[in-house]
Amino acid sequence: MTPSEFAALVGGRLIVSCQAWDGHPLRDTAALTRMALAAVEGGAAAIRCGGVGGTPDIVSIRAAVDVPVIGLTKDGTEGVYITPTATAARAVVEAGADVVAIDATDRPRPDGLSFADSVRAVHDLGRLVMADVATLAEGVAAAEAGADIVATTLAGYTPARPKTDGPDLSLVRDLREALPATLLIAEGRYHSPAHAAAALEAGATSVVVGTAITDPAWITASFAAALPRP
Ligand SMILES: CC(=O)N[C@H](C=O)[C@@H](O)[C@H](O)[C@H](O)COP(=O)(O)O
Repeated sequence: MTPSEFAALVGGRLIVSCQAWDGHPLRDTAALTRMALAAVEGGAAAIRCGGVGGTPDIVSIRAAVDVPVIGLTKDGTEGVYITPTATAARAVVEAGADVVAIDATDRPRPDGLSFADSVRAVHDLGRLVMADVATLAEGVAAAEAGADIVATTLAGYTPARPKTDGPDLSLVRDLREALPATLLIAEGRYHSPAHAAAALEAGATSVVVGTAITDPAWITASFAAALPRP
């Protein structure tokens, strides 16, 4: 798939992230695959998956859905943990992802290689790279390093930028201004349909929603919190 073919499929549309942390009741490949099928039925233009469960989720979801799959693996929760090495990036491709999501922050990587090395590893295998960044500078650097897609996934999750209450729309606006022709995906704390629409208004090509759609524990807690205890 070329970047423009991917853009044609997801442009102006919703991407759903189907992941669950270790210990979460839904941390189960079969459960997350059903979640992905339900998301596609609801109109998801692509699925982002892999995460803590790693490549088995990607294999299973790739076989079940007929939309592009953005794959990743997660190794821990500190520092660079989203597809942190070139080896992990190759494994995500082998699992069947069309696009590999990779941490593109400026922090040191566990394999001592650069983000550009991971980009090369994925491009050599004929797939696209989605650069998960936290700042404007990282987004610009990721595009220069060859990323096909820049995403705001890590905004607020590194010391570089405060964690906004809802989505970090100002980073979307700044990235769009700096990178007018780049595929730009808004991701991170988009918790309502209005947030998703605001992402596109801010200049995003597409928007990823995870927790607010695929985490029933989080959804239940938000309802429960609204009720006064006797
Ligand atoms: C920071 C980090 O590790 N983000 C992860 C990236 O894959 C996922 O845990 C998020 O759920 C995903 O980005 C979607 O975001 P939200 O769940 O806020 O809609």
